[in-house]
Amino acid sequence: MGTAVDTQNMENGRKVTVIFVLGGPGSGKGTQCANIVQNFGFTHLSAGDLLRAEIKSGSENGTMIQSMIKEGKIVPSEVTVKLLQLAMQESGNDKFLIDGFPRNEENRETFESVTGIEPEFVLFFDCPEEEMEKRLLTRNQGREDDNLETIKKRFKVYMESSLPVVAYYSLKDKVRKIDAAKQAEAVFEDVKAIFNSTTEEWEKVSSLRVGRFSRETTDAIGWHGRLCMVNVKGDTAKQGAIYSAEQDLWGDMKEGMLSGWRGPAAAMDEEMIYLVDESKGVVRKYNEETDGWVDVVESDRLRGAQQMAARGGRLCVVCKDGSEIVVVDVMASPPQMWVVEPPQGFNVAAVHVLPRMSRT
Ligand SMILES: Nc1ncnc2c1ncn2[C@@H]1O[C@H](COP(=O)(O)OP(=O)(O)OP(=O)(O)O)[C@@H](O)[C@H]1O
Ligand SMILES: Nc1ccn([C@@H]2O[C@H](COP(=O)(O)O)[C@@H](O)[C@H]2O)c(=O)n1
Repeated sequence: MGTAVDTQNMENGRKVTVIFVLGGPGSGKGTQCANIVQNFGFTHLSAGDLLRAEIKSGSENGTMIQSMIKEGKIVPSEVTVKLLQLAMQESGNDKFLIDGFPRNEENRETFESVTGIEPEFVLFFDCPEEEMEKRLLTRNQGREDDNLETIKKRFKVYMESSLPVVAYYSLKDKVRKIDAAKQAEAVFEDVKAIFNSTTEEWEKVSSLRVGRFSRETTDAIGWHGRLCMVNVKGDTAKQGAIYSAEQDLWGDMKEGMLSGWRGPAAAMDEEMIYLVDESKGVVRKYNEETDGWVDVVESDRLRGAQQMAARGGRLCVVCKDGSEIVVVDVMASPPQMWVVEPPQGFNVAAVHVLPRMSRT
C-alpha cells in the first residue's frame, strides 16, 4: 500500500495524507513522531498536546479538559476534532501524523464525518504495560497525569476504548504494528522500514548547479555511496559531477577520472569502476589514490564497446552493435574473455547482470 493520497482526503480544498499514531500511554508515540517528522516531512499533531495547549490558552473548555485529563478520561470528540482540524488548516503541510487519536470509536466516527478523511494507515506502538508505566513515571515533563493513580486509569481507558479502534483498522488491513518495547533507536529502524516501504514517491535531492552539466547522453554509476555522472562517454571534451548520497551534495569529478572516462563504464558491486576505452578496446579500472585508470586487458573485440554491466568479478560488454556480448573475467589471472552471442535474429538492446550470476 502506498501513501498515494486518496482523492476523498480533502481538507480545505487540499489533498491530505493522514497517519494515525496509536499505542498505550508511554509507548513512545511522541518520541517516534519527532523522528518521523525529521526524516519524512510530516507535521506532527498530538491530540494530547493540542488539548493541553487549549487549557493554557484559557479557553472556555479549559477547565473541563483539565479535569478530564487528570482523570485519564477522553475529552468529547467535537472539542478534539475541532482542534485537530484547525491545526491542519493552519499548517502549510499536507502530510500529518495524528498522535494519540482516535482514542475511542466516538473520536474515529466524529473525525471521519467532520473531515471526510480516512487514514492512510495506523502506526501502532505495541508495548507491555510494565514498560509503559516505568517510562511514564520517569518522564519528568511535569505532566499532571504522569502519576500512578492517573496512569492506571489511562491504561484502563486504553484497553477498553482505544484498542477497539486498533481492531477496527486491523480489519481494514490498515494497522502497521511496531514492537515498541525495544530501545528508541531500534524502534525507529522498524518505523523507517514501514515509511520507506509505503512511500512510493521520488524524494528531491539537492540540485546540480545550473550550467555545470549539459543534458547530453549521461552515464551514471553508483560507487562507494556516490553517483558518478559524465555527460559524454567518448574521447571528446566532457563534464563530470559526483553526488554524495550521505551528504546530499554535488562535487566536481576529479580530473583523471573524467579525462579517462572514454567508453561505457560500470561499478563492480559499487566498489570498483571498470570501463572500456571504446576506441582502443582496453578494459581499465579506476584507482582513486592516483586518480588514474589502470589497464586490465586489451582486445580488438572490445573496440566500439557500447554498454557494460559488472557483477561477481565479471564484466559483460555489449559490442558490435549488440550482436555480441564479450564477457571478461577480471578476477582471473590473467583476465579471461569469451563471447556470448544473442539468439539468432536478435540483438542486445541492454545488459544487466542479475544477482544470481556466479563466478563458477
Ligand atoms: N523505546 C523507548 N525506550 C525507553 N524509553 C522511551 C522509549 N521511547 C520513549 N521513551 C521515553 O518514555 C517516555 C514516554 O515517551 P513518549 O512521551 O514518546 O510516549 P507517548 O506514547 O507519546 O506517551 P503519551 O501517550 O503519554 O503522550 C519519555 O520519557 C521518552 O523519552
Ligand atoms: N484523542 C484524545 C487524546 C488525548 N486525550 C486526553 O489527553 C490525555 C493525554 O493524552 P496523551 O496522548 O498526551 O497521553 C489523555 O489521557 C486524555 O485525557 C483525549 O481526551 N483525547
